Amino acid sequence: MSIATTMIIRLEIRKAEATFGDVASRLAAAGGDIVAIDVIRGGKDVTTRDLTVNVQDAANEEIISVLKNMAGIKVINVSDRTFLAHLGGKIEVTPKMPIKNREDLSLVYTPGVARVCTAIAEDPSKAYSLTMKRNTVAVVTDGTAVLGLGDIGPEAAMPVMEGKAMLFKQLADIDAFPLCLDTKVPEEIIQIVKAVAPGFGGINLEDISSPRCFEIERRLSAELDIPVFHDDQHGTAVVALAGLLNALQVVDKTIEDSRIVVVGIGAAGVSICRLLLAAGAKQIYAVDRAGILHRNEAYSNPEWSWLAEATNPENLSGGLDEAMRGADIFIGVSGPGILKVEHLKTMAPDSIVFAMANPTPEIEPDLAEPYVRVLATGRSDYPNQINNVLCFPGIFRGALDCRAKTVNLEMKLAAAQAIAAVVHPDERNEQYIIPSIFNEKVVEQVRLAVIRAAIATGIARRIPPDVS
Ligand SMILES: NC(=O)c1ccc[n+]([C@@H]2O[C@H](COP(=O)([O-])OP(=O)(O)OC[C@H]3O[C@@H](n4cnc5c(N)ncnc54)[C@H](O)[C@@H]3O)[C@@H](O)[C@H]2O)c1
Ligand SMILES: O=C(O)C[C@H](O)C(=O)O
Ligand SMILES: [Mg+2]
Repeated sequence: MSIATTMIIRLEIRKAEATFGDVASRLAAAGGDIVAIDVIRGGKDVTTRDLTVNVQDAANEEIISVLKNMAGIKVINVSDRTFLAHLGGKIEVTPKMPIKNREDLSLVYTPGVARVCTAIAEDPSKAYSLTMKRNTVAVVTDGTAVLGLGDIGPEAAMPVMEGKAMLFKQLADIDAFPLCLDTKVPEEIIQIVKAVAPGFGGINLEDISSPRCFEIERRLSAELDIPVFHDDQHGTAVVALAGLLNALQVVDKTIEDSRIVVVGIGAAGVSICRLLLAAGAKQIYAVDRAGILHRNEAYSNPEWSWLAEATNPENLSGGLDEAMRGADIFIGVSGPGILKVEHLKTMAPDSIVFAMANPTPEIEPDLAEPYVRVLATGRSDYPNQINNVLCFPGIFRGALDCRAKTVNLEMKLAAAQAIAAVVHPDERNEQYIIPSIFNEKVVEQVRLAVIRAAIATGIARRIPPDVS
C-alpha cells in the first residue's frame, strides 16, 4: 500500500545553471506535486527555497535523486511530516497552575512547600495524595529491542518512548516520562529503576531485549511495591489473546482445539505462549531461530526450557516449515518477511494469521490476504491492528486507580476479555476482530476489568468510588 506523504525540500538554485521552472517540471515528471514554495534567501546568483511537495511514498527517493542529479541544484535538507512532528520532541511538562505573584510562589514553592514535604516525611504514603506519583508512570528502556529495529541505543529509542508517553496521556490521562538508560547490564537497570521508583506510581518497561527482560521484570516486580509491567511481553500478549478470542469466533474454532504457531520467542513471544496456555490452548508450537522448542534440547534460556515442557505436545522438531503444516493460527512477533505464501498454503482451512512485527510484519498483508481467513498486523494502515497500545493505557489506568501492587495473570486475562468484548458479536467479522485504539470504550472497559480482577485477587490497596 503506498501512502501519500508531504516532503519539505530545501534547495539552493544557482541561477546561471538552472531555473525554478526546470525544477518544477523535473519534479512533476518524477511524481511530485509542488504545493507551496517559501523563499528562504533570494541572492543575486543563488536562491534558497523550501519546496513543499506531495508525493506517493514509493517516489520519495526518486524525487531526491532527480534533484541531486540536476546541474545548478544543491539539496540542503529533506524533511517530511513525520520528521517535522518530531522537531524538539513530542511531549513537555506543564504546570497545573500559573505562578503569578509572591503569594503563589510561597504556596507552591518555599516556604509553603516545606510543610508538605514534612507531612510526606512523616507519612510517605501521602506522596500518593500530595505529589504527581499516583498518576505518573516511568517508561523505561535500554534501547536494546526497539520495535523490530533491534539494539539501536537509548537516544534512538527516545521517539518511541515519547510516543508511548503521548498515548498514555491522550488515552488514559496518565503522565508518563521516558527514561532511556545508557546501560545494558540487568543489575544496573534494576538498581536505577528502584532508585527512581519513589516518584512513580508504576513502571512500564519497554523494548528491552530478551532474555534479559525476564529477570529485570521479575526482580523489579518482587522488590517494588508499585506495578511493573513489561509492555512488549504482557501488553502484546493481552491484545493478541483479545484478537484471537474474536478471530476464533469468526472462524468457529476453539482455542483448546487449535494448533497455534508462535514465532519469535523473545519478550512478546514468551508472554503470548504463557497467556494462551492460561487461556486454555493445548497445542502451541514455539519457534525461534533455533527451530521449534522441544524436549530433546537443553536451552540456556530458562523461559525456553519451561516452554519446551509446556508446549509442543508431539515433541516435534524442525523449523517454521514443519511447525506451519496444518496450523490453524500463526502469531508472529519476530521480524520482517519470515513468513512465505508457501507456509500459508500448508495451513489448515480458515487460518488465522497475526503478523505483528513492527514496523514491517512477518508477511506483507497484500501477499497473505488471499490465503488466510483472518489477517491482523501491528500496523495502523491495515484492518485489525493488534498493537499493545490497546492494552497498556487501560491496564495502568486500572492499576493506578486501585493502587494495585502488581499486574497479575487474572488482571491480564480480564483485560484481554474486556478488549475482545468491545467488539459486539453482531459487528464481529474477518475485518473487525479488534476494536480501534480510538474506540473510547477500550480504556474504560480495560480499566474496570483490571480493577475488578485486582480486587478479587486481593492486590488492590484502594477501591475507586465508581467500582462496585
Ligand atoms: N504489535 C505489537 O503490539 C507488538 C508488541 C511487541 C512487539 N512487537 C514486535 O514483535 C517483534 C519482537 O519484539 P520483542 O520485544 O519480543 O523482541 P525480542 O528481541 O525480545 O524477541 C524477538 C525474538 O524473535 C526472534 N527472531 C527474530 N528473527 C527470527 C526468525 N527469522 N525466525 C525465528 N525467530 C526470530 C529472536 O531470536 C528473538 O527471540 C518486534 O518486531 C516488535 O516490533 C509487536
Ligand atoms: O511500539 C509499538 O507500536 C508496539 C510494540 O511496543 C513494539 O515494540 O513493536
Ligand atoms: Mg515495544
